[in-house]
Amino acid sequence: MACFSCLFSRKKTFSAEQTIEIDEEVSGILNTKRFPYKELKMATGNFHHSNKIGEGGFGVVYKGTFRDGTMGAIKVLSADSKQGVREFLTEINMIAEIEHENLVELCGCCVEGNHRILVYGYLENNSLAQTLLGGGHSSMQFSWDARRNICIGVAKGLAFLHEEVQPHIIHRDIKASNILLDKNLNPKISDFGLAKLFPDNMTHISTRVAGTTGYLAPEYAIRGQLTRKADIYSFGVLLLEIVSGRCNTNRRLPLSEQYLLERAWNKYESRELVELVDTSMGGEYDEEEAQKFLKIGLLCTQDIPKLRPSMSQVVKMLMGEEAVNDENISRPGLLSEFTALRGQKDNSGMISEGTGKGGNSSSSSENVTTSYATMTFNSIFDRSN
Ligand SMILES: Nc1ncnc2c1ncn2[C@@H]1O[C@H](COP(=O)(O)OP(=O)(O)OP(=O)(O)O)[C@@H](O)[C@H]1O
Repeated sequence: MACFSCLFSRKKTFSAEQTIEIDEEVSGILNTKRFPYKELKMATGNFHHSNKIGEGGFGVVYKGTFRDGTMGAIKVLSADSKQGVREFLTEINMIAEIEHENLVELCGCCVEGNHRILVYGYLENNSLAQTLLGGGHSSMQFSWDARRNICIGVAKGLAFLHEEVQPHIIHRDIKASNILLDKNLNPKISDFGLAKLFPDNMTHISTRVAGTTGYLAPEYAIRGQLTRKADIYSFGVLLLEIVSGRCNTNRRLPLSEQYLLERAWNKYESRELVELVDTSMGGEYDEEEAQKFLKIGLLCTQDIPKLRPSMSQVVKMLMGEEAVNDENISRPGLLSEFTALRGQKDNSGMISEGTGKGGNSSSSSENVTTSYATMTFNSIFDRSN
């Protein structure tokens, strides 16, 4: 993998001569469609605010309509992502090769001068965060069948990234706003592979991760251990959200109900899990299956990473092809419990935890580790005050 700290220092504007050079470089490397900047400008009405459909950690997203009538989601990457052309294209090539029905399709990109823009297939029904969890702002209704389909689809997409793509991809940011829905409510995971377009030590990413703490596996947030099991934890939280129809954290609820995972664990222990199922379905759901999905969510969020199932196992359990061992679910990892350790934070902003101090520890079975999540520590706990 390229040395990002070197690459990201290469921010500059390009002369006409350099642009021609870049053009040649681009056509030599790129295996996906290349959009001229002019075309994207036209498709979005000069990036008009009325076409803005969202803004995330990577930049602003516009809806674009091309001359042939097709639509695209046009993601203008923020200044932080302006790495060198060759490196950028290497990553884009990798993302472009990944195709799966439950992953958002990358249609192409634009690399001209300082512009770094990605063009994705447009998804009509927005994200799960805005629809299912939108707090009543959306009029969309999600039946049990639709929810089952969404859970299984997301699980298949993630299993594909984890187990079939070589080298394996850890998404790092599985959450409701990264699950987009097409016109038939089929789910597609977005933003996979994008974390690699940004350097690991950038505050941008820290802020972004800190903003989604409810999905963060404790070992990732506290010790920076990023393995596939961290994604599986996030998926577990998402699963609970889909079945219960509520966000993982809701501070408007009474204290005992604010944290979904904590509540799910308590309900599991008192054998009242069914109380968590979204009442907006009016009782029209398969009670046994809904409880099974909640239990799978709890299996995925167990505190000890190695106890969490793999994503392919999760797919099988959701589809009823593998039994769910629901008698042996252990306690979930709850980030809130680490606040007790707050006083033991060292100068690097990390928790001292015996010999596990430092952000670069790696797991023996999973070989991907990063340190940036450790830097979210301050933000996480400052926010939780
Ligand atoms: N392919 C797409 N089709 C339709 N809408 C999209 C598409 N991609 C993104 N959007 C919209 O743009 C919004 C912002 O997307 P983006 O992935 O940049 O940020 P996010 O997921 O909200 O936050 P973060 O970057 O922190 O993950 C999404 O919530 C969605 O509403």
